[in-house]
Amino acid sequence: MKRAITITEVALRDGSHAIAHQYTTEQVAAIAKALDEANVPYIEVSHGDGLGGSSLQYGLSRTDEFELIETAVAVCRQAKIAVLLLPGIGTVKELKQAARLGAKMARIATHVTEADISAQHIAAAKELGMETVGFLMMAHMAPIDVLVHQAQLMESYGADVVYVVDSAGALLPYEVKERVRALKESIGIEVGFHAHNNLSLAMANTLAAIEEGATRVDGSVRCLGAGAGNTQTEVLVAVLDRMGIPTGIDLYKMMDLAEQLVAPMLPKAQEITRDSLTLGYAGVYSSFLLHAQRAAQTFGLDARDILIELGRRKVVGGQEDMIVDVAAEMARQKVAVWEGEWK
Ligand SMILES: CC[C@H](O)CC(=O)C(=O)O
Ligand SMILES: [Mn+2]
Repeated sequence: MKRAITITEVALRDGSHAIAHQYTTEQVAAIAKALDEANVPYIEVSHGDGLGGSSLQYGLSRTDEFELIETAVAVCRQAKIAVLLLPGIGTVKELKQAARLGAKMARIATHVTEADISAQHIAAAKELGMETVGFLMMAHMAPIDVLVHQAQLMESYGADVVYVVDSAGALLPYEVKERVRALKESIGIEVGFHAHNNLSLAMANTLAAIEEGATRVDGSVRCLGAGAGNTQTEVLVAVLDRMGIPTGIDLYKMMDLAEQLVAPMLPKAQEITRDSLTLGYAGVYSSFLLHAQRAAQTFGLDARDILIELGRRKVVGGQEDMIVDVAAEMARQKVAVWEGEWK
C-alpha cells in the first residue's frame, strides 16, 4: 500500500485531554480495531500528557495507560502503536514498559527550546528498537533559527523524524510553511507536523506543511484533541485523496468509524468555543483549556482572562500548577479593586 503521507492518529492520546483522560479499555479496543481495519498506519495511545501523565497535576486517568496500550496492541493487525513521552513526566522505565507491551513508535516531546533534554530518551527508544520521533512543542514560541537548531539536536540524538508541533493552534499557514521549509533545508530526516484547530486552521496548516515537504502529519478522528482538537483525520484523508496524495487509509471505513463509533462516545462534539479560540489567539498550550476552565469556576473569573494572562507570561507545558496560581492572583487583585472602590 503506497502512502505518500503517513498519518498518525492521535485521538487515543491527544483526544484524552478532551475527555479528561477517561478512556475505558472497551472504548480503546473498539476504536483501535476500527482504525486498524481502516488501514491507519500509526495509532498513538497514552495519557494526554504522555506516559506517566496520570497525576493530580495533569489529570488522573480512569484506566491505567499500560492496560490501554496492551489492549490496542492486541486488537491491531497492521497498525503500529505509538506512545508519547515528555521527559520529566515520563521516564525511560515507562518507555521500556511500553516497548515490552508492543509499542513500536516513541514520540519524545519537549518544549521547542529544550530539545537537549530528549537525548537520553531518544537514545533509549532507539535501543529498544522503536521508531523515534522528536516532537518540538509550542513551535510558535521560538524564532526559526532556534527551531532549526533544536531539530538538528534531535536528529543528532538519533531521531528518525522531527515534528513541528503547533501545541497552541496559534500558527498561521505562512508561519507553518516557513518552519517546515527551514527544517527541510537543514535536516536529513523526515519532517512532521501536528496541528490544533483553535483558529480553525488545522487543515490549512497541515496542507501548508505538506506543500513544504512534511511527510508525516497527525490527525484525530472527529478532531478529538486538546483545545479545539486536531486536524480531523477522516476529512484529511478525503482532502488528500482529492489532491491525489495517497495515505493508504480507507476513506469510507474512516468516515463510518467516526460517525458510528466515536461520535456516540463523546459527551459533546469537539468545536471551537470562545475559550478554545482564546488558546490560539493568546498562544497558550491547548491542554491548559480544562485546567483554566476549572480555575475560572473556582475563582469566579472568565477563563479567557486567565488564558490571556498565561499567554502574556509565556507559561509552557509542565507548568500546569501556574494556572491555579495565576487565577488566585487575579482573583486577589479583583477583590483588592472592589475593596478600593468601597473605601
Ligand atoms: C501535554 C502534551 C501535549 O498534549 C503534546 C501535544 O500534543 C501538543 O503539544 O500539541
Ligand atoms: Mn497536541
